[in-house]
Amino acid sequence: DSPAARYIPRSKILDKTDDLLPEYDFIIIGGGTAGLTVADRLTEGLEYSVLVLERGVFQNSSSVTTVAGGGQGLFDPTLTFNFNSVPQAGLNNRSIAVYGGMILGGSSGVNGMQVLRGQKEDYNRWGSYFGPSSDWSWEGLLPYFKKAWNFHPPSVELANEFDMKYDASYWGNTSNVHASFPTMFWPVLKMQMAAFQDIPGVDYPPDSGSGKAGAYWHPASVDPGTVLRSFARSGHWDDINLERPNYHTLTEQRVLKIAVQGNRATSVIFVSANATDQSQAKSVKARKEIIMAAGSIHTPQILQASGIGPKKLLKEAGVPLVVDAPGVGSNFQDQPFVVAPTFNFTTFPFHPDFYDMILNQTFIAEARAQFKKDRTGPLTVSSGYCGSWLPLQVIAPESWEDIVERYESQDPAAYLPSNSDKAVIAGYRAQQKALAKSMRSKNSALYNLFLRGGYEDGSAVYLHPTSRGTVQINRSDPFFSPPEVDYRALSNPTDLDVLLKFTPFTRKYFLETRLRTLNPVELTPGANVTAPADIEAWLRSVMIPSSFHPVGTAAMMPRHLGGVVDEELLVYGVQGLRVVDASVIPDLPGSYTQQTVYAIAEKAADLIKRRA
Ligand SMILES: Cc1cc2nc3c(=O)[nH]c(=O)nc-3n(C[C@H](O)[C@H](O)[C@H](O)COP(=O)(O)OP(=O)(O)OC[C@H]3O[C@@H](n4cnc5c(N)ncnc54)[C@H](O)[C@@H]3O)c2cc1C
Repeated sequence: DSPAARYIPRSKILDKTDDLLPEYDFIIIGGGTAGLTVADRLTEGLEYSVLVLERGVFQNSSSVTTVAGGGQGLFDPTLTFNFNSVPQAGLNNRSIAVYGGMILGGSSGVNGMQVLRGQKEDYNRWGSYFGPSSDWSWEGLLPYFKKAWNFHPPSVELANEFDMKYDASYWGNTSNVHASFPTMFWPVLKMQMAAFQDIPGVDYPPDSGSGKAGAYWHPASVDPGTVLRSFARSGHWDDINLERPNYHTLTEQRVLKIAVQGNRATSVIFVSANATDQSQAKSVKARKEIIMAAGSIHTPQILQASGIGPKKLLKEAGVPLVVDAPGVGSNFQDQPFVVAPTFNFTTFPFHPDFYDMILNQTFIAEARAQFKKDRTGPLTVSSGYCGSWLPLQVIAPESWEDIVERYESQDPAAYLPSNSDKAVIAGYRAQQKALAKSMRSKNSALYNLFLRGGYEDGSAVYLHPTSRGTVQINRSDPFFSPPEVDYRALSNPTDLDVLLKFTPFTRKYFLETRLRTLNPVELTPGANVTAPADIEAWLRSVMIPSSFHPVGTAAMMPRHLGGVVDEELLVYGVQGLRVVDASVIPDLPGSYTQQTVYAIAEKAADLIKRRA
């Protein structure tokens, strides 16, 4: 029943909007991590016609593909969006850069390439919001983690040299998105990883994908054959598109809104990416479904601009109401970083190290020559491969119970925005209960120290913040202005309770383990900063409330809990509209987000096909 599949011209990217068909079975808004994964799976059988509309460009430059150092596209404004958050009251009124990928491939094309999975409890917690029979669980997602990634173990020599544990049974080997290891590591990492043994309660799980907290090595999203970034475009779009006449991609187009007729999402309205008004707006129809995959910052913007969002906000912005969906743009979370001290090892016999790749011109020249010769050596190393992901019990052995009790006894409305809808408050109450349980667990990581392998080190990330922010359309310009992003950083006092423990714990790791033989000297905030009030003042002046892992703005939760999508990721109150991207994640996993987003997209593709 899809005649389009027979006569779509064989083209990779449509050059002009005139080449569009009037209708497609599925239209995917955003050709990013999730969007391209779903598009690949929906087009592989050739029975459905699919259009991907992407705001960014198609680009295959070295800033996208280069592995060395990880994430070189980070500084390339042609590949990313970048605007300021609203000033953060909890952070001395600093505005924070809101930042993400805006190219074909989305954030997977600019990210730091670290491939990490959350703990079992994270995924079970998501299902718990729907009840015990939900298949959103560790067991339910494991097949999709396997489907999403093609795992290449480290070489035997590297694994032996660095005492790396891994277990390939947690991984798959069919995906075109690759997870692999470099051909060398910085030598100091062996001692840094072993030093966690000197801290009571730190486990070394069998694999980074085993769903357990602890200290471990993990792969990066790199194709070991080419030693280039492996991402949604290379894995789910390059090459395949030529063979699939049912698959159209249109880049450099900004989607403004979705048109809803009756209660069915029928078409997508878009303009050229450089347009500043709607005079040239075009429309394309979806026969079966529209799939939102514009990421956690822009999916809520497009939904709200389409009239699907909080009633009061839409009224203030002059957008006609289609569905009162108070959860759209609420429940916004990201993982704060710059939250613990950094150190300099003043005795450092381990060369080469991470900083040789930045400071030592002779070493850099040799590394380049080696890479040119056989694609091995330091240039195969991306941003990070190891560290610890630790529970509150390990971070705060004396006080974790008090912290959790204080959190649990909070009035759930007390630290949400003052005008929060009762469903959003009820949803937070459910999260508060579930998160408190995870905070008590030895297998749920709140603290992450990722190791770079240099004479200076100490990059901590707070994995489960309890504060909740908002993403809202600009009331005077819903379509063309960036949305108003408010992290509401440190608005919930539990975050400070937890973060105040990060500093003493990080000091313990550097100063009271075998690492002390390297004579570490604290760089920031400085050894004299010890009183909680001083640590707090330091955190407020330096903390960044984002590690570029935004989630939660179109949460998968029951509707009475402020959810925006159901367990099939279908938007409540509208037919034919789904969200498949990081915005559906109800609360953050105890890891970074890309691996989870790919798994969600793989699962979503099956859910969509089952209904189509
Ligand atoms: C700099 C950076 C570093 C990161 N490092 C890591 C890491 O090392 N490890 C890890 O696990 N995770 C990392 N992440 C996070 C991870 O990459 C993301 O969680 C994940 O890629 C998000 O996928 P997504 O599909 O939700 O959104 P995206 O992949 O961002 O896709 C959204 C797409 O929608 C497009 N779009 C937006 N608005 C519109 C519109 N109006 N019309 C049309 N298209 C639109 C965007 O251009 C984009 O291509 C990082 C992210 C960034 C930005």
